[in-house]
This record gives sequence, C-alpha cells and structure tokens, in this order.
Amino acid sequence: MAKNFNDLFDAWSETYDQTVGGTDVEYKEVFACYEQILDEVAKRSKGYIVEFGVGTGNLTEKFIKNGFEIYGIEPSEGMRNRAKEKIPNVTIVEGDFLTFPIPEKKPDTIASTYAFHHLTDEEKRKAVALYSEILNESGKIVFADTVFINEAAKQAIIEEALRNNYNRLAVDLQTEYYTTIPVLKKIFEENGFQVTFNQMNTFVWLMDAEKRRENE
Ligand SMILES: C[S@@+](CC[C@H](N)C(=O)[O-])C[C@H]1O[C@@H](n2cnc3c(N)ncnc32)[C@H](O)[C@@H]1O
Repeated sequence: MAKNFNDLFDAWSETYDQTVGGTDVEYKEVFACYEQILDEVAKRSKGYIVEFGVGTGNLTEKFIKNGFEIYGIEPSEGMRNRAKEKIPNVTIVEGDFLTFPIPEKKPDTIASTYAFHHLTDEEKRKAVALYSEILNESGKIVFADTVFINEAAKQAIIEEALRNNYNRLAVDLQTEYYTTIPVLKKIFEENGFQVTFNQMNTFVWLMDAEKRRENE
C-alpha cells in the first residue's frame, strides 16, 4: 500500500475547494487554470471511468455532467464525505492507486487529477502495470499532475519557492514524489502505452496514454 496522506487530506477537505479557487498564494500557480485542466481530462476520457483520488469530487462532477458512469476511489474519509455531499448518487469507495476494490466492469478510462505524485516512481510503475491489465483492450489513462521536464527544472522551481518564502510549497515539492517526464514516459511505454504530455500551467502536465494494440 502507498504512503498514507489521509490526515493531511481529512484536514484539508473543508477548505480544499477554496484553495483550488486560488485563495492560497503559495498554491495559486499550481491550481492556475484548474477548471480548464479538469475539463480537458474529462474531454479526453471515454466510456466507463475509474477515477483515483477524487478529492472533493470536482472532476467527478464534470464526468457526471458529461453523462459518464463513474467508479470513484479515494483514501481520505473527509474527502469522500465532501464528494458525496456534492454528488450523492455516485459510487465512491475507499482505496488508493494500488489497493482498491476492483470494479466489476472493465474500465475504458482510468483518470486522475493532482494525485499520482503520492506514489513513489516504483509504485507508479506497479500502478500502470496493474491498469494495463484491468483496462479494456482499447482503454486509456488520462492523468493531470505536477511533473517536471527534468530534475534541474524541479530544483529551479523549489529554489524559486524558497526565494518567495513559499515554504509549505517548497516542503511539499521536496517530500512528495513529483517526478519527471522521461521517468513517466518510460513507465507508460514499458507497460504498452503510447503517451503524450501537454503542459497546462507552470506545474501541471496532462498525460494521455493509450493502450497500444498487439500489432503496433
Ligand atoms: C490534491 S487532491 C486532488 C483532488 C482532486 N482529484 C482534484 O483534482 O481536485 C489529492 C487527492 O489524492 C488523494 N490521495 C492521496 N494519496 C493517494 C493514493 N495513494 N491513492 C489515491 N488517492 C490518493 C488525497 O486523499 C486527495 O483527495
């Protein structure tokens, strides 16, 4: 099982929607264009969707508005409760990226926003291998998360955060498992996906990974 961040997210659940709206100056740029990022993930998703780390249900709500059937997975009870208040009739179960009740139907899309960095790179590799098995043959993964083009870019952003006295952001970037595009590209390709990366703001990249067919 991945590292447990539940205390942090239970506490944050009450004010999370204000943070994504830009009230926290340290995280303003991380959440810049938040609605557009979620819209783009929703637009690129298809069919029956499994969503990891649903949080307060903002992406889930967009999926529902677009008419999709959703199976949500979220480890924090506080976050699950906020999401259930917002979207009462949606299935949201307790679980994380690696340990979760497998849905009865094979998903067409596995989606997630602002959450995959909670796994170490080794755990990310295990998760993508697992998703390759449980997805439909022509299934896809659509993630948006903070990623860096390389380690030097990551260090430069951490130094800038420290210069701005954004100490919570700097600690977050140093202690969670933010990775680089080459690492993620390798993980997806080794597991039979063809992946594209599109930058959405200074921090967040959209990853769109399609399963390659046998003869490709
Ligand atoms: C920054 S919030 C993002 C919430 C929502 N997806 C959004 O875009 O607003 C990160 C979410 O990931 C969840 N999370 C933390 N560790 C996780 C893990 N190992 N597996 C799945 N979700 C996790 C947290 O509980 C939290 O709800």
